[in-house]
Amino acid sequence: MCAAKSRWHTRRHALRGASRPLYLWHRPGRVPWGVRRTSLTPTPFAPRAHERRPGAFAWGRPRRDGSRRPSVTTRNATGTGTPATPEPEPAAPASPAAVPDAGHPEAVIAAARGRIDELDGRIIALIRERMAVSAHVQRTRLAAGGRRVHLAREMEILRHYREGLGRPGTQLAMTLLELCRGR
Ligand SMILES: O=C(O)C(=O)C[C@]1(C(=O)O)C=C[C@@H](O)C=C1
Repeated sequence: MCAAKSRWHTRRHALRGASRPLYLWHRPGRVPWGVRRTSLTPTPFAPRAHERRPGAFAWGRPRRDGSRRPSVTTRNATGTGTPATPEPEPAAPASPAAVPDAGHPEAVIAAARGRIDELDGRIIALIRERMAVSAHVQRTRLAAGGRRVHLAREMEILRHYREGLGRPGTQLAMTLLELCRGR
């Protein structure tokens, strides 16, 4: 079995018509005696970071109206399944030529990674620019006798990111604010 993955969706079970997938759940190296514990479970578990992205875990058979179970990112605190925040659609690539989708998987992945690196470079440059503008605002406010932190404005920013990116957007905004005004 593949050591890199800690969970597998059992396709055979899914094909037999199970209402949701079973996972072979692996906990590598977590036990002191070094044995992997493995179990097959349909139980929902705490999602990992990559599983909390919008759209993750929309598993299960489609309902009669064609909809699916809401993903973990949209279930509210009471677990009633009512979406808490509408999930934004991921932005489409700027142009199909920028991210080719045909050819050898290695070539497609290498090209897409090049594009991701380029985007990350631009994101970092934008964050640095934001930090400079934010520092300017803070210096101006401090010089006028105000405080470095403006909580009402921070709430606006958190809401903006949450509306744009869903719940993980809040975390991203908090990280940005920390970069801009310190802890
Ligand atoms: O908008 C402001 O008043 C700022 O000082 C900028 C900023 C930000 O980086 O967005 C930084 C600190 C404040 O607590 C709120 C927001």
